[in-house]
Amino acid sequence: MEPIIRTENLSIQFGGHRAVDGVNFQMQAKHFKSIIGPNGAGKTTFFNLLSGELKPTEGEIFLKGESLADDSSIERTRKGLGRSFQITNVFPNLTVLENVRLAVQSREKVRFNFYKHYLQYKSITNEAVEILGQVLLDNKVNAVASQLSHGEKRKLEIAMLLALNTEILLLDEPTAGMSLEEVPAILEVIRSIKEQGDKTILLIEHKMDMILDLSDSIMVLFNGKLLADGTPSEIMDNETVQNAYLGGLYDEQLIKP
Ligand SMILES: Nc1ncnc2c1ncn2[C@@H]1O[C@H](COP(=O)(O)OP(=O)(O)OP(=O)(O)O)[C@@H](O)[C@H]1O
Repeated sequence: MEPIIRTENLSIQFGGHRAVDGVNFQMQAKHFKSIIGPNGAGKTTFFNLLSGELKPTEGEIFLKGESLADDSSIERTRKGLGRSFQITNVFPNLTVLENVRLAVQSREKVRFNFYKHYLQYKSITNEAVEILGQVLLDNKVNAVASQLSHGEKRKLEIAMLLALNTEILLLDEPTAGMSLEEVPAILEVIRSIKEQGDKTILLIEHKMDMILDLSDSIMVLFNGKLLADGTPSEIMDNETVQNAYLGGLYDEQLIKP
């Protein structure tokens, strides 16, 4: 079966440093893959290449067999490759609901016109409310975005990504900067998206327990290179991965030996 997304020799060079170096990767539709690797391994740069924020020095990305070389970030989103909004894309003075409604609206390209689009406007609101339920923000619908806790802001980012309704979701460290108490809620949100079964999800995370809980497969980046790609147990048992990365994690006590 044709992978939904694949890369061929994907590389980018910053000065003398190859941050992503000849990566050949592929994913089948509806698969859940996590990307791990030490700080500076190239994970976020790899996402930036997939989403179109960076152009590769070499190599290509194919979505359903079609090269994305000439497509901007917006075009890639339109074609089904969605990346979680950073909080900078959120309007801080609008409510949570208004932010998600705008994201749904941007997908639908509907401009609000009270008479003509009343029914459409209502259905957009209903969809936004439903998405907020899915990310466990239904109790914050009318809160102003800037007043949310860090964890709630990350949920809002996921809600805005879901509003775009892309087939592929790129989630870049959704638990970054969260307190330990906030992590289980995000895990639950991501698990519920996975369990709905219609999305292909690529997740960058450092929290190994979360990765092992969610992933169908794990790929390991190290110095920009794809070191390994396999099932969670294959990756955990992989000696090269142990030496290059997991050993360091044990030291940091991020996972239990
Ligand atoms: N725009 C840029 N210009 C120059 N160097 C860059 C740029 N973006 C990333 N790099 C370098 O590329 C390397 C990979 O960075 P990247 O942020 O992708 O790593 P990462 O695996 O996501 O790390 P972390 O886990 O800390 O987020 C780093 O050495 C970084 O300094």
